[in-house]
Amino acid sequence: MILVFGRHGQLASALQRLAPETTRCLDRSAADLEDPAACAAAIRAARPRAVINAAAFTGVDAAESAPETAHRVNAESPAAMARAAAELGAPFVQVSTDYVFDGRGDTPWTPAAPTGPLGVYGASKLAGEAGVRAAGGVHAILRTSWVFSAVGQNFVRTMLRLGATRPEVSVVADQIGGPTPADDLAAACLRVARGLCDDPSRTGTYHFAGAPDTSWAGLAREIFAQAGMATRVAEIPTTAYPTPARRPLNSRLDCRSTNAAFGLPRPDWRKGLARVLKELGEARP
Ligand SMILES: NC(=O)C1=CN([C@@H]2O[C@H](COP(=O)(O)OP(=O)(O)OC[C@H]3O[C@@H](n4cnc5c(N)ncnc54)[C@H](OP(=O)(O)O)[C@@H]3O)[C@@H](O)[C@H]2O)C=CC1
Ligand SMILES: Cc1cn([C@H]2C[C@H](O)[C@@H](COP(=O)(O)OP(=O)(O)O[C@H]3O[C@@H](C)C(=O)[C@@H](O)[C@H]3O)O2)c(=O)[nH]c1=O
Repeated sequence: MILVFGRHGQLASALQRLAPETTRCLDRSAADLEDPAACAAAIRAARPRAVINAAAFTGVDAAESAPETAHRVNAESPAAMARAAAELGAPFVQVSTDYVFDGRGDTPWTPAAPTGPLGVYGASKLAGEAGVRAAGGVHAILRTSWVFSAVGQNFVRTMLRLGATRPEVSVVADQIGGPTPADDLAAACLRVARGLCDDPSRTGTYHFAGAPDTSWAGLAREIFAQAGMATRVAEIPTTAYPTPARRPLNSRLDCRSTNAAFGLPRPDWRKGLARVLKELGEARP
């Protein structure tokens, strides 16, 4: 059995849907990531074959005014969980983010590239990565970006909501990255977890993001096109859309080592978007 932290989020829901018989998802009432000791105890009690941490404090702007909670959830608990998994010899998959990078330049970030988070969320996720590595067990840190699905909070659902009531939406065009369908990410997490069970020497840091890279404005345009909506997208610079947390301009992730190690090519996010719109009943007939 693969133990999954998270139950109702985008990734956890997709894992549950993809592998209902081999995964056991823990919701907040079963394991609260504000309580690192309780999370470690949940692993010791379950004695899983592998662990995937799909739970996190993902409110990028909210984290700016809740740094302690973000740190406990995104750093302390993953570290405690990774130590418990290491004691059992169970591989641990920690999902991380493009927001660990500072966004300079336009070269895709390799897993070994220097980090430099711009906000509390990114810093807390980076501390979580360090805690997982320090636990010393078999693990993968899988960084992804711009995750979307038919459930939960994400940019696709936000655009569909805004586009339904406005003729035009203003969207930043100078932040570039790879939108990632949650179902493709779930499949990747499972493959990585099983791959680590087969060959623990694959322990390390990896990137997995949808292709091709685009801007948030480019993603918005494709959402409206595929949904058959007439909503226009006005391209704006990041400076014209102030938010509590700064976000990286360059979120491009170099995913080649993930394909080499686990046979996981970058998925086409436009196909994932079509699946999500179909599920939401928004697809063009
Ligand atoms: N969303 C994105 O665009 C990206 C996400 N990631 C990373 O991917 C992973 C999955 O993200 P995603 O599925 O999108 O996230 P969601 O925001 O959809 O879900 C987050 C999950 O974490 C759970 N959670 C939050 N706080 C706690 C807590 N204190 N105790 C227990 N559970 C908690 C939530 O539970 P509940 O349902 O009860 O609220 C929810 O199931 C995370 O590690 C995230 O950092 C990386 C890059 C991009
Ligand atoms: C709603 C909206 C957002 N934007 C901008 C703001 C921001 O720069 C960008 C993305 O907006 P959001 O706040 O929806 O996305 P955000 O919460 O920043 O998404 C991030 O979530 C975390 C969890 C991650 O790990 C990242 O990979 C990334 O997916 O789009 C517009 O320009 N116009 C709009 O109408």
